[in-house]
Amino acid sequence: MQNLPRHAGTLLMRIRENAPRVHCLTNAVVKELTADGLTAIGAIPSMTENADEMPDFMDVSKALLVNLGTLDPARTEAIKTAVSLMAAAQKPFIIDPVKVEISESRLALAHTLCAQRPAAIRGNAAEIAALAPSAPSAALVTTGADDTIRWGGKSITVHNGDPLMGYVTGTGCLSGGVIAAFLTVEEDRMIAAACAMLVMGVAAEIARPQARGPGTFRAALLDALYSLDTETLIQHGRISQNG
Ligand SMILES: Nc1ncnc2c1ncn2[C@@H]1O[C@H](COP(=O)(O)OP(=O)(O)O)[C@@H](O)[C@H]1O
Ligand SMILES: Cc1ncsc1CCOP(=O)(O)O
Ligand SMILES: [Mg+2]
Repeated sequence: MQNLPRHAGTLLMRIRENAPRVHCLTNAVVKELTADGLTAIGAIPSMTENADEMPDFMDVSKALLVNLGTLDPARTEAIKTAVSLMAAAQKPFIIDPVKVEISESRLALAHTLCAQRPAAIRGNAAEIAALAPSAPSAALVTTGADDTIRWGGKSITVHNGDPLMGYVTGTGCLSGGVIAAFLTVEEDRMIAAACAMLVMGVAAEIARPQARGPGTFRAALLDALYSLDTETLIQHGRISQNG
């Protein structure tokens, strides 16, 4: 795409206008940051993990985030129900396969979920490597110092971000939620994921000068997500593309 930062700004405005509901089945450590970050960009998060409530909540959700950290039997049940409902309704869901390279049961669940065709998978290099072969149609988002989105033989790398993100638990997990929100306003899953990562990375750079360390950075990141605009994305965005 010619002008990805400008497009990211347009999509961010669309999220603020539409206020899409994004359901998050995520790990216990990052629930608050994920809900706060989604709210800051203008989406409406819901977080219940009661499998019985999934039909009602999936009905009103435009996208679903599934994060496999701190997995327990109740959330596993909710995840299976929610993913089946979203797949049947042809609504997007994203998987964050936290530590699947360590846990055999998580890997098995992730493989089952991949068969239902997630729009995207977000993880670090080891997590993505473990799942890439079983999700051929998903946009693969590998985060780290740079974030690379791969899909259909093409790739986009977002160079924005700040090392302080690595000192706040859940910035990677939040990026999965932000991708889910962008999937509600952009049909091209690769562009949606790249714009979401650009928003996260530029927000981190705007937050950095306001922060004295991880604690104040966390608050400043939420402030930056809330106030980010197209001009700032154009000014700060650094991306490269292949294919
Ligand atoms: N050194 C860095 N420089 C810039 N951004 C970083 C750096 N390390 C991590 N990030 C960003 O922090 C977020 C968390 O990424 P990462 O640490 O890869 O996730 P996880 O917590 O799942 O392992 C990502 O959005 C990534 O872009
Ligand atoms: C996101 C995150 N970062 C450190 S622990 C944690 C939650 C993941 O939980 P688990 O250790 O069960 O994978
Ligand atoms: Mg980065």
